[in-house]
Amino acid sequence: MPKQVYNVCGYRLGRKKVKSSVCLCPCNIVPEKSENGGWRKDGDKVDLAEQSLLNKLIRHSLVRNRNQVEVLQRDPTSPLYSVKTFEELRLKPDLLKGVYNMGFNRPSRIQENALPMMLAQPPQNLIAQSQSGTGKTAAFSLAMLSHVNPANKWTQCLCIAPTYELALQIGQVIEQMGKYCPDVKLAYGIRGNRMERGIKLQEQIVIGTPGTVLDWCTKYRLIEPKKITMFVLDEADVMIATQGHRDQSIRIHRQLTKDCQMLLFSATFEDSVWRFAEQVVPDPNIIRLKREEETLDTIKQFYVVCKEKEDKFTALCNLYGSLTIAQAMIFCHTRKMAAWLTANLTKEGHQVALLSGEMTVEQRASVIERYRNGKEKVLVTTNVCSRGIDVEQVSLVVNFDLPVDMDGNADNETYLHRIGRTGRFGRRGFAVNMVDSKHSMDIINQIEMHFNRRITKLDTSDLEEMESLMS
Ligand SMILES: Nc1ncnc2c1ncn2[C@@H]1O[C@H](COP(=O)(O)OP(=O)(O)OP(=O)(O)O)[C@@H](O)[C@H]1O
Repeated sequence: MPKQVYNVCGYRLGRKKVKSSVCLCPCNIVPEKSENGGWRKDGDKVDLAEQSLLNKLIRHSLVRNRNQVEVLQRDPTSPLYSVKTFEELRLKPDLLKGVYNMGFNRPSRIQENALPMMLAQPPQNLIAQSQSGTGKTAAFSLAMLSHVNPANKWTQCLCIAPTYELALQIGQVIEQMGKYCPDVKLAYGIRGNRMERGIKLQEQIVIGTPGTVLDWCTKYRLIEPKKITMFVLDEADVMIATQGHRDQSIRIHRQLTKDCQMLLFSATFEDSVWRFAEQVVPDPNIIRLKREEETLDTIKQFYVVCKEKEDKFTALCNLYGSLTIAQAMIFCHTRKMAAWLTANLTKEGHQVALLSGEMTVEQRASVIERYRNGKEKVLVTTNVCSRGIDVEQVSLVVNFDLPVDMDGNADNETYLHRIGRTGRFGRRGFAVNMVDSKHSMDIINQIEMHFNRRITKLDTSDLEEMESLMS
C-alpha cells in the first residue's frame, strides 16, 4: 500500500501516489525553486545570498562564540601567532585609528588567529570558516588596507563577493575602516559601474562581483591581474551555489600570479566548498571556528492539543494573556497562515510584526530591526527567517505549525533552529507546539525521541496549571 502522502507544504494528501511540485492543498502555494535547487515547503525562497545580506543588514555586533578556534598550519613547525590586541599587529597609525573608530576594542576570536596569518611576511594563503557575524569581513578588510602601498597607483587587492549588494556592504566596511587613510582608494567592480576601455584603474583595492571583475581583468583590461598581490574570495559557499560565479571566480584566479596571496572565507564548509577552496587556494593555512551549538537545555517545551486554526488561535491568546512574555516568535507553515494569524492577533490588540518571503531583504531587515528594538512584541513568520536572527529577549517560541520535512516527518533541525532562539545566553525560554491532528502528535513524539527531551502537555484553558508549569 502506498505510504501516506504529504504535499510540499506538509499537508496530507491521502493514501495515493502524487508526484507534484505544486501544492495541491488549500494553502495555494506555488513553491519556488531555491538557487541551490531545493524547494521550500513554505513556498519561501531560500536564497543564500539574500540570507547573507540580511544577516549583514541586521548585525551590529559580533556573534558570541565561546568555541576554540581550530588552526591547521601549512607548516606545522612554524610558531603559531595569535594576537589579543590590534596594537600587536603593528598597523599603520591611520589604519589603527580607523579600526578603533569603528568601536573595535580587541580582535574577535577568529581575528586573533587570522589577522597575524593574513599580515605575515612572506605572504601566506588562508582558508577561514566561521559562522556569519564572527568578524571575517572586518578581518580581510583590515588585511587589504594594511597590504596596499598607497604610493602605487594601480590595483593591488582584488576582492570578489557573490552579489552586488554584498560587494557594496564589504565596500562600506573598507571605506569606514580606511577613513583615515585618504591615499588608499577603492573601486566597485559591479554592474552599472561603467568604465572607459583602455584606462588603467588607479584604485589600490577593487571589490566586485565575479562577472564584472572578470570583464575588468580580461575584456576591458582596467586591472592588470599580474600586479594583484592579494586576492580575497568572500562567501565561498554562496559563490559556488551559482555555477556561473564559480567558473568566473576560477577564471579570475587563473589570471593571477602564483605569488599572489589567496584568502578564502566561508560561513559553512561542505565538501563542495572545500573542493572549490582547494582549487583556488594552494598550500593554505586553515582556520575554523565551530558554531556555538544550539541547546535545548534551558528551554521548557510544551504542546497544546487543538482542533483547527481558530482553536489554535484561542490557545495562543490564552497563553499570552496569562504569561509575562518579553517577546515571542510564532512560526507558521505558509505565508497565508502567517498573514491570517497576524491580522487576527492585531485585531486582539497585540503589537505584531509579520515577516515573510515576498518581502524585499530591506523590508525584512527593517521588520527585524523594529522587533529587536522592542517596537513589536510578537513576530509572526514562515521559515524564511528562522535562521540567523538573534533577538536576545525572545522568551517564547510558538510553533503554530510544526516543522515537517518533504515526507511529512518531523524536521528536527528546523525545530532546533526555531526554538533554539529562546533560552539563549543562560536565560530561560519556553516553546509551545500546537498539535491539531494525529499526524502532528506523531511529529511531537518523533521530536521528543530525537532530542530525548520531554515535551509536556499544556492545557491553556487552565490558568493555574499553566502558571505553575511555566513558572
Ligand atoms: N573586533 C571586533 N570588535 C567588535 N566588533 C566587531 C569586530 N569585528 C567585527 N565586528 C562587528 O561585528 C559584526 C560582524 O562582523 P563581520 O561583518 O566582519 O562578520 P562576518 O563574519 O564577515 O559576518 P557576515 O558575513 O555576516 O558579515 C559587524 O557589525 C562588525 O562591525
